[in-house]
Amino acid sequence: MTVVIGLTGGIASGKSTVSSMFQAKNFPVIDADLIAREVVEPGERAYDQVVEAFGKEIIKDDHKINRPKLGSIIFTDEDKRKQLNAIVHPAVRSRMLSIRDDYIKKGMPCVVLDIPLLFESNLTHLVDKTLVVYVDEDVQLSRLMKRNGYSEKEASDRIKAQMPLKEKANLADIFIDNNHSIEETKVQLDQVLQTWGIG
Ligand SMILES: CC(C)(COP(=O)(O)OP(=O)(O)OC[C@H]1O[C@@H](n2cnc3c(N)ncnc32)[C@H](O)[C@@H]1O)[C@@H](O)C(=O)NCCC(=O)NCCS
Ligand SMILES: Nc1ncnc2c1ncn2[C@@H]1O[C@H](COP(=O)(O)OP(=O)(O)OP(=O)(O)O)[C@@H](O)[C@H]1O
Repeated sequence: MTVVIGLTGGIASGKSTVSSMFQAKNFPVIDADLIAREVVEPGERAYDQVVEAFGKEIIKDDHKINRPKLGSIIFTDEDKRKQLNAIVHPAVRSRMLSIRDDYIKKGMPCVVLDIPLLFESNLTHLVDKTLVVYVDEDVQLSRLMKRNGYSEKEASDRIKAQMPLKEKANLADIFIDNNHSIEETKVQLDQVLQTWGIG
């Protein structure tokens, strides 16, 4: 029986850091952000729909989507963000489910769906357990600014586009406190997997 874990958190809260710990244990991780990049590559149906909705100004000379430009549009305008989500999310969901089901057919003990918007998009029915990677907002803001080189406003706009992390931690089956060292986070993950009887 495969246990499907929904891994989520906030932007820069440490999901990729924790998902690499799952991969180090040979548990496959299906990354929604990565798939969201794939489905808007030139030639994909969602690419055509995004270009139709947002116009040629969001396309680079190589015909790929200008991600920072589209980000600057949708992270400051909720209606435009909803318009983009309505195009991209169904394509992401269907590709994630097909990959998930392949792993289940192979009898994997555990598969992880890394979905930043797990709660915002009401996707908890796709998983058996939910795990949130939690950090305090000031830690989240500083790590995001440091990692991406965003201004405080750019980082804050992106954090505000998601459900507050405290709310997600309350909704989750379990949360990991990632405010401290990566080693401490790893110890917590080992404890979570032991609690769930996995690995
Ligand atoms: C607007 C886009 C092109 C900006 O690309 P860029 O490379 O600059 O940012 P990236 O994709 O790495 O996202 C940055 C962070 O914002 C989060 N995020 C992305 N889209 C959204 C959204 N619609 N709502 C809330 N958070 C989002 C991501 O989870 C990530 O934590 C891109 O974020 C996008 O296509 N978003 C729509 C698809 C989506 O919702 N993806 C999130 C999970 S499925
Ligand atoms: N415990 C930690 N201590 C210090 N830095 C950390 C810790 N965990 C993560 N980081 C750093 O914080 C940044 C965000 O972490 P990570 O990329 O794992 O978050 P994420 O949730 O996957 O982000 P996104 O949603 O944007 O993909 C990275 O630069 C990462 O190296």
